Amino acid sequence: MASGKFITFEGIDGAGKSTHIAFVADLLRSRGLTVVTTREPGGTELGESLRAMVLHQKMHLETEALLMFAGRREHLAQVIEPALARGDWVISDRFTDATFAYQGGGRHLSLDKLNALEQWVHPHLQPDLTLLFDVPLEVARARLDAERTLDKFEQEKADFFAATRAEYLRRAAQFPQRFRVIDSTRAIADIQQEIAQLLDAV
Ligand SMILES: Nc1ncnc2c1ncn2[C@@H]1O[C@H](COP(=O)(O)OP(=O)(O)OP(=O)(O)O)[C@@H](O)[C@H]1O
Ligand SMILES: Cc1cn([C@H]2C[C@H](O)[C@@H](COP(=O)(O)O)O2)c(=O)[nH]c1=O
Repeated sequence: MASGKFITFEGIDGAGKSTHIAFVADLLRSRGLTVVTTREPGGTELGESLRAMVLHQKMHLETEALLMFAGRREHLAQVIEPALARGDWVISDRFTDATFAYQGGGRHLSLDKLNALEQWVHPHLQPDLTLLFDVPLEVARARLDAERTLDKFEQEKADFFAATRAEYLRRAAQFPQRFRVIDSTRAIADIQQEIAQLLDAV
C-alpha cells in the first residue's frame, strides 16, 4: 500500500490557512489519494468539547497547554494514526507547532515543558510537511476584523501575535526539512499555485 502523508497547516489567526484546506484536499483526491481533513483543537467528539473550552474560557496557561495535548492524544488515537496506518493522507488545520507558537511563544510557557509533552504524546510522529502561512500582524488583524466575532485567542493584543509569529518562524528555521513558509499576503490563486508545486515534492 502507498504510504500516507501527514500535512499540517499553521499560522497566526487570520493568516489565511483554512482558506486552502479544501483546495489541497481536492488536489490530492484528484490524484487518486484518500484524504482525511481534520483540525486542532478538535478532530474528535472529545476534542471538539475541549475546543469550546479552550477557545472561550479563561484558564491557567499550563491548563491550556495540557488540554491542547490531551485533545491531541485523542485525535492521534482516533483519527490521525488509524488514517496513516490505512495509507490515507491526513491534512490537519493546526497541530503541535501551534502549541509551541501560541502557548510557548504567545504565552511564554517553558519550551522544555512543551518538549516534554510532545515527547509523551507523539514521540515518533512528526508532520511530513508543514505549510506555515505567514503574514504581518496588521494584515491578519484586518482579515479577522472583516469577517467574524473573535474568540479568546483572536482577542489577544499585537505583542501576543508578534511573539506567536516569531515562534512559528523560529520553528520553521529549526525544522527546515518539513516546514515551508508561504507568503500569505499574496492573492489566493498565487498561493495555491505555490502549494500545488510544494505538494509535488512531498
Ligand atoms: N490570500 C488572501 N488574500 C485575501 N484574503 C484572504 C487571503 N487568504 C484568506 N483570506 C481571507 O481572510 C480571512 C481569514 O482567512 P482564514 O479563515 O483562512 O484564516 P485562518 O488563518 O485559517 O484563521 P484562523 O486560524 O483564525 O481560523 C477570510 O475571510 C479569508 O477569505
Ligand atoms: C492547536 C492549537 C490552537 N491554538 C489556538 C490557535 C487559534 O487561535 C485557535 C484555533 O482556532 P482556528 O481558527 O481553528 O485556527 O486555537 C492554540 O493556542 N494552541 C494549540 O495547540
